[in-house]
Amino acid sequence: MAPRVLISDALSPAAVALFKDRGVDVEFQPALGKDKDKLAAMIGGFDGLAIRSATKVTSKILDRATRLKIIGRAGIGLDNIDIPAATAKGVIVMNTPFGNAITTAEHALALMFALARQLPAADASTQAGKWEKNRFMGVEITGKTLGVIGCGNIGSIVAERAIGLRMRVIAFDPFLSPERAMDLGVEKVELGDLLARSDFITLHTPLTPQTRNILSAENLARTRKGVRIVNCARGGLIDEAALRALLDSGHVAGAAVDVFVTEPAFENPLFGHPNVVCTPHLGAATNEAQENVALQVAEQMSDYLIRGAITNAVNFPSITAEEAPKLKPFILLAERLGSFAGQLVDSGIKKVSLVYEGGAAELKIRALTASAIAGLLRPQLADVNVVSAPAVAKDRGIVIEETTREAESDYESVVTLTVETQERRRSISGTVFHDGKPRIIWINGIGLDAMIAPAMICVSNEDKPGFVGRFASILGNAGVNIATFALGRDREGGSAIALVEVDGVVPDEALAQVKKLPGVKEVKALTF
Ligand SMILES: NC(=O)C1=CN([C@@H]2O[C@H](COP(=O)(O)OP(=O)(O)OC[C@H]3O[C@@H](n4cnc5c(N)ncnc54)[C@H](O)[C@@H]3O)[C@@H](O)[C@H]2O)C=CC1
Ligand SMILES: O=C(O)CCC(=O)C(=O)O
Repeated sequence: MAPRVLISDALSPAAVALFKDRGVDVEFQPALGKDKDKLAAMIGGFDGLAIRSATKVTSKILDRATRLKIIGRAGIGLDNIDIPAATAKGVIVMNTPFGNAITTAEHALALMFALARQLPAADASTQAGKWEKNRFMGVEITGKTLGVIGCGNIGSIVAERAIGLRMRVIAFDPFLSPERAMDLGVEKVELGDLLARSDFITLHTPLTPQTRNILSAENLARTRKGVRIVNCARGGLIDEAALRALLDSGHVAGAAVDVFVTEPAFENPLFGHPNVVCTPHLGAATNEAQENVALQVAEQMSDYLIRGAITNAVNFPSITAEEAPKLKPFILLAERLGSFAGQLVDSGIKKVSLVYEGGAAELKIRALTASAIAGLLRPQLADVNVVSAPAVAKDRGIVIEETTREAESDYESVVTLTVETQERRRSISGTVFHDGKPRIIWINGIGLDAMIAPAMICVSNEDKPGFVGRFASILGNAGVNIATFALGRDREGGSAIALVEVDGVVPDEALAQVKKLPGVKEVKALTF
């Protein structure tokens, strides 16, 4: 059955055509995001949800999203999605980080010009027949200092354009490297320096606990008199009441705002001030940007739903369409190793180590580790999947360690998973042969060669004569057919492992009898 995607915001219709072209069933309801009850009632029927900013993907919506696998944001900011809740539910969240960056940077610059020359007020006055030449005395931007807070995709486009306009650009961004600042031609400064020196300030950070109210009353008071401020990023970055007070006092000469603490903004403390220019979250609103982000999100979501490729996900590593088929058998191997170990452990897991050797070390190991952890936790937590597993493990205090190294054995690729509980440590290694099927090659250091089958029994015992015959007759008497039998031991008379593929379910009573056989240390029925 074709995957089904719901578009609940006003995406460009280009997305609908692309989804259809890729073989995805699509339902286009551009106003649905504003009706959370209707969205909650519908979401259960879809594998994918494509949105802009009007749809709020809350944990309540996610609770109803029983088959949802992916949320695609046609745009950049993800603050309308409860990402931890989506991750906990195993839903991939992706955005389109570049599609609207130029357009948004252009809007920030347009707002800067609008402030410098009071364009909206001058337009209104002129069209009202007033011809107020003396009222609208502006400022030149050439030679002025522009302070960029957040110099990522959009901030750096603004910076480059502003340098082209002969402005001096200074930037505050803790993650901006000195080399990148040099390449851009901006001076990297601390926030206090930026506030004190800027004639214009423009904000381009996401809204995070660190950036919320970055222009607080206190920080606004540190700006130079006559500063003009542009916010085309997110409303919560500025204390709106404090900004209004400084506009009223004349300390701030102007503010241009595209984004507000509460949106849609039908009222706001900034409204009505003569030196304030507002737009209704139009930063990304050009035909070009909307076409870009709609096509990009539809492409990314279809790629995932049809081919398993992951791009621009914020809660899972990227996997290209070329990597996906190579990764697939190793994802299965990692999941099976995790599941194998998860069915053996019977107390709290403290630590999980994954060692990737040879060819496996060249793959996307974060994706493999996530699969292994999902397999490991699933015997205890049925709902866990590759997206949610690392977060679930972290919540439970499980330490996860990953190591990559060159091949140390005859196998081209080996994945080894070691699980530590309070009581003991178990390790299991596997590989993938050319047939693409996962195999187990070592258990606790004991070599064997076993395919992973739907029903198996794993026995660890002392290597003593007579075990195999007695074991086989218990299964025979219980009516259980043995399909394959793999044996391994560390040394003659030492520790041995039997990994047996059986047809059908092994009765508990038969397992109990095996456990009582002389020299048997542990016996477990496993299902995959
Ligand atoms: N008005 C609109 O329609 C649009 C608004 N946006 C907003 O613009 C924001 C920025 O977008 P991009 O440039 O693409 O994101 P980005 O992730 O490329 O850049 C954000 C920058 O902020 C920096 N940053 C993070 N924490 C910081 C802090 N505490 N102090 C200073 N800098 C910090 C980061 O290091 C990064 O360089 C988005 O998060 C979104 O909220 C994006 C598109 C359209
Ligand atoms: O979709 C929109 O119009 C808003 C864009 C935006 O804010 C973003 O991409 O972060």
